[in-house]
Amino acid sequence: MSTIPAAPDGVEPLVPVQEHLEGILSGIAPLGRVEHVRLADAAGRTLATSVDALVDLPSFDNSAMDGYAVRQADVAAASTDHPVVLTVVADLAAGPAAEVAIGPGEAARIMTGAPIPSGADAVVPVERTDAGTTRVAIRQAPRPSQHLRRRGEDLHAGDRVLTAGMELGAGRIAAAAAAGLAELPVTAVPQVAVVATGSELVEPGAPLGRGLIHDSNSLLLASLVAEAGCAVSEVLRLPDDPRRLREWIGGRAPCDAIVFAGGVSVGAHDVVRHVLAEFGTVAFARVAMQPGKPQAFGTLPGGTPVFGLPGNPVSVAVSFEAFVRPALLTMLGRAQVRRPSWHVVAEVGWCSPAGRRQYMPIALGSRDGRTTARPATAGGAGSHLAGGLAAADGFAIVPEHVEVVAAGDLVEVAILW
Ligand SMILES: Nc1nc2c(c(=O)[nH]1)N[C@H]1C(S)=C(S)[C@@H](COP(=O)(O)OP(=O)(O)OC[C@H]3O[C@@H](n4cnc5c(N)ncnc54)[C@H](O)[C@@H]3O)O[C@H]1N2
Ligand code: MOO
Repeated sequence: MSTIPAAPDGVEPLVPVQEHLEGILSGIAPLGRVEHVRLADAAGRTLATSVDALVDLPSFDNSAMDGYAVRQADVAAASTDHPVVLTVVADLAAGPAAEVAIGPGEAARIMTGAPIPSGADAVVPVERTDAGTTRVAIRQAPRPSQHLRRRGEDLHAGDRVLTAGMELGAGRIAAAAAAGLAELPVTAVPQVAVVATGSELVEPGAPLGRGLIHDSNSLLLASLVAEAGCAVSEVLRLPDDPRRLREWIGGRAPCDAIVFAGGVSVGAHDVVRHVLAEFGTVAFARVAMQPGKPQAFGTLPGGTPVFGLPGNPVSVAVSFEAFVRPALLTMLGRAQVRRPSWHVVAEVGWCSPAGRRQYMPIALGSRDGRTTARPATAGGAGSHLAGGLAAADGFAIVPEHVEVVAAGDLVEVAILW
């Protein structure tokens, strides 16, 4: 991470978001441990090494329709007015099946997924027949190979099914099962400790005395860590007391990363800043973004990466998205650490600070068949508006050089929730 030189007036210059992220990622390595899990336990995990199909898919020629397997040449002249009548010599359902063959003038009744009998080269759907069981009238001439699903047309044994670094979702796990795999090599799950700091914090649901607030950041961060495919090793609330913070750091349980929320700004009681600074291995930056300007990142003795995020709840959500999530996905070994974004139409206009990348919580909508975005709260980008997160589907990301988003402009949005 680049160290931030003091500006002449004593205030450090702003670091571009990308530079701050690159500094973090240069200090983060994949955990590298590999586990093997059964497919049923693979959801949400990250594939450690690429895997190939063990069988052809489909593994045998089979029917795509309920109907009759026929020899196409036998019924090439069939029509509604001049049906061709064939003898039904077999009744084939999907499932274990003996070898069956049909000869000239013969058909087999066949269900979807059943193996095609040898000699057959097309399937006529039952709707195009009289549905006979001993003899069948075929009322439509099939195209050659009509409704046949050929062995290996989806995948051949040895073809790559999944590539290293993929997040394993429903479709990928299903593809692995279809390709003959029973388990997958996955990366170890990073264990992440979450620490919310602030003497004003009380348990959600606890009575509020003057000056006290319900701690929402712990839950926000714990949920975000889990959504990023990591495990929460510990969730803690600490008061603005340097001694308590030092004690926790000194005696903490082992983990792969620590995320602090609060106490990183310039206030007299911003203890995270003061205590982390004592190690000399944590850098403090003012990042060119709104919200999320004050940021801390570095390592604790032993090498554990530590993030200090600004305490305002929207700042926590934005900072996690911009910096912590990419770092955790790197630890997980993900090939893709950047969330996909889309451009949608701004439903209303709003302002953005000059020279800072704005992350505006937005609610999606639709107008004239197009997806739209508008600020999720009346207070706009206010970083303290935790209640507004409930209305947010994600963030609009407004570039540093843009100061006004006008209604009708296309804005980049990342959908998070
Ligand atoms: N003189 C300056 N003051 C501030 C600056 C600055 O540049 N100069 N930056 C402002 C910005 S921007 C931010 S963001 C905050 C960040 O401050 P901290 O990281 O030290 O955060 P706190 O002061 O601890 O808390 C900020 C705010 O968030 C509330 N909070 C904290 N923790 C939680 C929690 N777990 N759940 C819900 N809400 C929480 C806290 O009560 C404060 O209202 O500094 C500005 N000040
Ligand atoms: O930078 Mo603070 O995170 O604007 O609210």
